[in-house]
Amino acid sequence: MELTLTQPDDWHLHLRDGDLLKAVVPHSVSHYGRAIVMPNLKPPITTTAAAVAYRESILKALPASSNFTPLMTLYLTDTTSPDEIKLARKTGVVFAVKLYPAGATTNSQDGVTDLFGKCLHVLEEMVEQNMPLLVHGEVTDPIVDIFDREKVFIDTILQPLIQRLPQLKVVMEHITTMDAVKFVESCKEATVTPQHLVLNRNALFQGGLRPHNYCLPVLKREIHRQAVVSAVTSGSRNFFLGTDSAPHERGRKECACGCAGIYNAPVALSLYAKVFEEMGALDKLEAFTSFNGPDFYGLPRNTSKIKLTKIPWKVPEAFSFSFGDIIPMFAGNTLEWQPSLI
Ligand SMILES: NC(=O)N[C@@H](CC(=O)O)C(=O)O
Ligand SMILES: [Zn+2]
Ligand SMILES: [Zn+2]
Repeated sequence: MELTLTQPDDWHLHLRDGDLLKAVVPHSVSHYGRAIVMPNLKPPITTTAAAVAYRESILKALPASSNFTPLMTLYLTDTTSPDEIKLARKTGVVFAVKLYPAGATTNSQDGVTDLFGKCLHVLEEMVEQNMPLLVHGEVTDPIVDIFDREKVFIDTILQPLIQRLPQLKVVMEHITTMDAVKFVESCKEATVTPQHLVLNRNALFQGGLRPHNYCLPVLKREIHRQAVVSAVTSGSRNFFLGTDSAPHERGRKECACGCAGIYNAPVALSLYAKVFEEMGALDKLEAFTSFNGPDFYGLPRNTSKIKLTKIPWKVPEAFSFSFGDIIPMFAGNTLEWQPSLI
């Protein structure tokens, strides 16, 4: 069996920098035409000038024949100015601004401490410039149970935000709960990762602690997974592909306090296809992978194609580099649906 799709884009991707960038970029480039590149480097990409420089270093790291287009983002802080948004829009290389609540996830320590208190003027300017806000939607209050952090974020931050600025374009990134599905269906957009479609929280503890299944927002109960699967396979245009592929060197995952992030770039398309196939919804796959994202961002759909062939293939146990190993999601497992660019 074979499927031909318009080439997909990845609307949520961590490419990192330096050696890690060089190591992982070929995996994304071999499947996707464009990607929204996350700005949570150390130090974070908080200015247009930094985004332009980061874009140059990504372009330099691309394989020679690649047409891959990185779409850059700015990391919102308490001190981001409305002028920075104007500048970002003017240069044409910045496509969104990313909200990390301070302390919510990997490299979020410089993120926002008080969205309504510190960022309202910037958000108003984003409405003016039609600049989307991409949201890591979890509260950081340690008193809130980690499995409830997405729902509490919707109730206490997102709902008030859209009431105050209904025209602001908002993408709720990597959604994990039925609460997020309801919110998105009522008014906004979301990206969905492969892990939140195929795994529930049992995968964190299967036979022992599984650091390579640990990401944020953390995997949830099966009923939530099912709600997210139903939403994306329903054909709704509010949901689009965003892998959240987030590589960390093996030692930073397999240790006493392991980093959050799943490296899924090599397996994501196979897993999305599996989910749509299992739901009898392969006819809806292409809109999710290749149409809804560019339509939301006001960009043309890709013109080249990708082929997905239903033959078993084995995911490598590890990818090894001079600086160490990166362990992919489902390392050593056999998957079906093998992607190849036409
Ligand atoms: N998803 C993750 O668990 N980690 C991401 C950050 C993020 O997207 O929250 C990372 O940069 O490693
Ligand atoms: Zn995130
Ligand atoms: Zn991410």
